[in-house]
Amino acid sequence: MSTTCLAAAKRFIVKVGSTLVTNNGQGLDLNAISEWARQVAQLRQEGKEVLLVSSGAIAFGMQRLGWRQRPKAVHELQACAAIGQMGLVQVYENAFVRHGLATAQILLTHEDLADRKRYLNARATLTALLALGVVPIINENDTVVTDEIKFGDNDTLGALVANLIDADALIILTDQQGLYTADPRHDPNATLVSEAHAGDPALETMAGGAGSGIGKGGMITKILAAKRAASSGAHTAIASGREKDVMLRLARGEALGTLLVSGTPTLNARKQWIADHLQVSGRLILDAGAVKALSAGKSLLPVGVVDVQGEFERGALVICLSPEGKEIARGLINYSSGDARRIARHASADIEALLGYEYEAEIIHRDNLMTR
Ligand SMILES: Nc1ncnc2c1ncn2[C@@H]1O[C@H](COP(=O)(O)OP(=O)(O)O)[C@@H](O)[C@H]1O
Ligand SMILES: N[C@@H](CCC(=O)OP(=O)(O)O)C(=O)O
Repeated sequence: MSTTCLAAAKRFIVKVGSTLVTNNGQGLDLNAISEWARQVAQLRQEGKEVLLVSSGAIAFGMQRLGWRQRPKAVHELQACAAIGQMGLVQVYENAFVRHGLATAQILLTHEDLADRKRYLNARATLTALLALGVVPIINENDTVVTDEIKFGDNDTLGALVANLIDADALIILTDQQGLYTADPRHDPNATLVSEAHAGDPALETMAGGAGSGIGKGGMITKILAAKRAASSGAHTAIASGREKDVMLRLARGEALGTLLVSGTPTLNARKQWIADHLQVSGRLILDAGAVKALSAGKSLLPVGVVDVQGEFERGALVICLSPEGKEIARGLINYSSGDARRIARHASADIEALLGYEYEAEIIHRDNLMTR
């Protein structure tokens, strides 16, 4: 299994931890960053898409300020991150420009990805950047968050981005060869786990708590990130960022480090997110023909909607019910409740005449529909 599942991947999230980026806190590791840029450029030439999630802002900020110890006060950590982020993105931009690639800075919080509009905006921006051939360099927006900065959680951010843009693989590069049966810093008998199922609870007991001291997440956040990435069908590899050609070799399907295979069937990330995050705002009662169309994986057209219940805006989550009142699906509706009432039972060709405008022919597009 291991040799094929990453070889088939087209869209990769590569997360690099602080320990690596700053060469154990000694300052930004320019050689390592230029090596990764070379590999990303090569992957792009092979037709693969790569987004980088890079830590290192705090560690680099500390260095710029001449601080030897990671500060405890959150506002000092935030100041450090803001200072360090400048140098971090500068180095990435310089490294990628040598390969004729542009980079884009994306700063996100976990909350951004839990908010419907911001989620869709982040998704649209990242998708547009990929289409433009740009390499997004993503980090947490440390200025406005406090929880993540305390826990150092770019592993989770990597997984959330994998969910966000339906990535096929999450590659977590760190200072170890992969996941060991116990923390190799403390247990000399620990052995490398080469492959496991993401989400296997046994993995969580292998991960020691704190990380290297420079990074904060340690192995547990990587294991939990793999579980989260797997929920949208992405496989995760945890490997050493110092290994020669690590990204290229993983992308060719070489068994390197630890592969955590996603067992869940690929579930469109947006659908996953719809199921997890949104409050239901209204109900649509469908006719039998529409129920059949939805069961066959088609979009919902206004002609199949016989009644619209509740008050909601365009983009709201609504439940679709059969004539007998059974939930068939839920999804993000393209029209507000008022507009939906006006176009219900009508052919899509009439939408513009009825409303004076048309967003889409479908009242709910199949990409935004989750059938039960
Ligand atoms: N079972 C394990 N296998 C490998 N590393 C582990 C394990 N448990 C804890 N660790 C620790 O996790 C560290 C990597 O996490 P961290 O320092 O946060 O790195 P990064 O900055 O790359 O996120 C390793 O250096 C190691 O000490
Ligand atoms: N946003 C933070 C990342 C936090 C962190 O330490 O993450 P990691 O090294 O991946 O465990 C930074 O850039 O310093």
